[in-house]
Amino acid sequence: MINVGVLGATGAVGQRFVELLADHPWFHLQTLTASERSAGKPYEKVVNWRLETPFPDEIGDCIVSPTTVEAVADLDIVFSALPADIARSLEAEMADAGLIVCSNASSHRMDPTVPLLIAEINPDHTGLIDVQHDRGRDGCIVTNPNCSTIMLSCSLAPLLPHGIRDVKVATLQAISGAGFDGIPGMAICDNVIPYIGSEEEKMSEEPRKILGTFNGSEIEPITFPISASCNRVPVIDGHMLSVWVEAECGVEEAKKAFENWAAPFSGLPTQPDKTLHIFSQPDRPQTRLDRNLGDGMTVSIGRIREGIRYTAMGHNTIRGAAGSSVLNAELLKKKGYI
Ligand SMILES: NC(=O)C1=CN([C@@H]2O[C@H](COP(=O)(O)OP(=O)(O)OC[C@H]3O[C@@H](n4cnc5c(N)ncnc54)[C@H](OP(=O)(O)O)[C@@H]3O)[C@@H](O)[C@H]2O)C=CC1
Ligand SMILES: N[C@@H](CC(=O)OP(=O)(O)O)C(=O)O
Repeated sequence: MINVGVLGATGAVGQRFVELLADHPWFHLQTLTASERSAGKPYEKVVNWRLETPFPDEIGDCIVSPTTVEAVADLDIVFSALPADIARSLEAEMADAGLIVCSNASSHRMDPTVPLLIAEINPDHTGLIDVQHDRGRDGCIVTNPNCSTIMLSCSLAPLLPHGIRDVKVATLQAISGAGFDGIPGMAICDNVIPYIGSEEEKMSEEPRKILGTFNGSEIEPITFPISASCNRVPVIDGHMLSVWVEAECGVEEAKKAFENWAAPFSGLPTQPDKTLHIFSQPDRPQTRLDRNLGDGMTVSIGRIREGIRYTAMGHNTIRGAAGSSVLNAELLKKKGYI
């Protein structure tokens, strides 16, 4: 077994990590960390478990550690669900100390030596880990993209060979995306908030790297423009996107491209049978009905029509965060980095 820990284990993403790792076939969940407020106490006493799956009792009496390099020094992998400002220096120190850091925080995403990885979309970008090693780092940092960016990039991948010229996207994002203390009920009930700080910038920039080409030493980014408009809506989980793509193909060719696309590998424990599920019904995907497809790891696509226009939707704390990060770690194991 590979010994792993979760940094920020009490939060919205941290709890998803605990859920996914409590009974993982390859990874043994050994250490949970959080802030000084929680450190030194049993996990079950400090976590406000908000997931629908039952609390994993076997981890309940694990004493929460402070989030320090020393607390995780004996692990192989740490999964980070830390706030970005805390993650920046801590994740770098942990990677320098020899750990594999699979992070959800935005701090290192655009570092040219750090893979911005979606396992099924750009698995060859793991080659950047060798670049980190060549520069003297014993471990490595591998980051997840922003949650809305993951849904967008998965949906654009099948259209890439068809000459994408321009992308516009409008999002309807769940409350859980802002973390447990992110948005008060009084602000979001019966409301839509047409602003999510820095989200539109991340959606424009991150796909350039994800969908770019690894040339052996760096990523050559894609060049088409992506314009995003992001909204917070009163659903608990699931980010929906309306996407407009200008490409060199017509709508029928686009439909075939979506339907025929398949992940470049199969069989990893957290990998869904289908990375993309294509709906033909005119009123799908729907957030509540479809966010748990593939145990929350499938990105649903529907309403593919002239324009080219389509709807994409996925679970923001599973495919958009913890689940993708665990799958990334499984890919690293498959590729021999662990
Ligand atoms: N929610 C989502 O859908 C997504 C989130 N992300 C990213 O994942 C990260 C976590 O987000 P989320 O789970 O939503 O956030 P939450 O606010 O729900 O959780 C934050 C976690 O970090 C811990 N923490 C807070 N301050 C410190 C500190 N000073 N030192 C150590 N630990 C600390 C908290 O511990 P304590 O309980 O003790 O305060 C808690 O465990 C963020 O970087 C976010 O941007 C990425 C993609 C999607
Ligand atoms: N901002 C996203 C979630 C998130 O935390 O993204 P990032 O890790 O890029 O800051 C949302 O609110 O839905």
